[in-house]
Amino acid sequence: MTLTDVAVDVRGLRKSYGDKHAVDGLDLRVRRGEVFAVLGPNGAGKTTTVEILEGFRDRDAGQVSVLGEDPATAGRAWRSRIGVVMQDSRDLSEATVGELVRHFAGYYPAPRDPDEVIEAVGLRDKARTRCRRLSGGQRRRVDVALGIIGDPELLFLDEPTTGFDPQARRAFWELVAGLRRGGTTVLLTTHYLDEAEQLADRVAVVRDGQVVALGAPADLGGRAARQAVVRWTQDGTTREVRTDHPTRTVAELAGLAGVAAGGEVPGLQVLRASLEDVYLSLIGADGLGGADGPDGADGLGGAGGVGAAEEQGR
Ligand SMILES: Nc1ncnc2c1ncn2[C@@H]1O[C@H](COP(=O)(O)OP(=O)(O)OP(=O)(O)O)[C@@H](O)[C@H]1O
Repeated sequence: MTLTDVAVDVRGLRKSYGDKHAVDGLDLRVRRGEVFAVLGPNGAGKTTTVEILEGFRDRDAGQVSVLGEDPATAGRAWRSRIGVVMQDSRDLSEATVGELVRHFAGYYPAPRDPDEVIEAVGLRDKARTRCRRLSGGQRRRVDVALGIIGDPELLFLDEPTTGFDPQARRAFWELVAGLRRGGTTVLLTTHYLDEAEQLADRVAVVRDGQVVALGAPADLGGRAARQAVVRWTQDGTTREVRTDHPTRTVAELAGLAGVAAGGEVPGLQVLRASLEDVYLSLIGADGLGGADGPDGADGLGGAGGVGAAEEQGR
């Protein structure tokens, strides 16, 4: 990765509040054009990190570069190149959606078309509604509209879909996918694993102010390489095999069941660790001792409730 490919570069970031080490030596690199998700439990240090990157909080130590500048000292020109959707909604006063979005457009040198932005966040029907009369989820969409009105190169989204109904979340995911296709870099924090899985090119899991895992959602914590569990029913009991070669196992079972002759393997399932299994083991919330354990991201414990699957019935 050359320097021009890097949108955000963070080395050894530290921030304490009193004796609480909220960010404790965090390293992060976001490539230009990618959607990068930061996942972590409450209090892991996500918002503190993101607000330092946005230039809204001071840091105690570490190097930070955002679009080639240090947010602690960067000026207005830099700020117009980033978009920010903070965790807490802004105070939206008496203005209508349309007035507010047009007003914010005036702060940027090359804003997007306000009507297009209102349409993109799904608020066309509400353009003439006063913001204070909107629902929580609709206000959040106004936040997103204000985050993208300046046509940013880099967009920060701190838990953007909290309070959205499922339909609004889907629409928002489409919006982010569209921004990505247009070349916008997106750094988002989320508690929703499906959101990270759906949107992110790469995911960083943060725990106690440090990155404990980094990778594409499908590979996180070695997920792609993990063993699968093949489960089926035989003689009225559930059988399970943990294997690197589930296809071979299924083929063998199929042979036994005489699939060629139209037989079926009763209750056949192939289970793999979900992103949630991996995530919970990484943050130590799976009861297995977490990332510090010898078998850190063991994970399959949660795959459909298989538990400690052992080779049986063979
Ligand atoms: N202004 C502050 N003063 C004192 N402590 C703070 C302040 N902001 C955050 N903290 C503490 O720092 C730690 C990290 O908080 P932060 O908000 O960065 O976490 P987070 O990962 O964003 O959590 P959440 O998912 O709940 O938003 C927490 O223990 C929090 O209580």
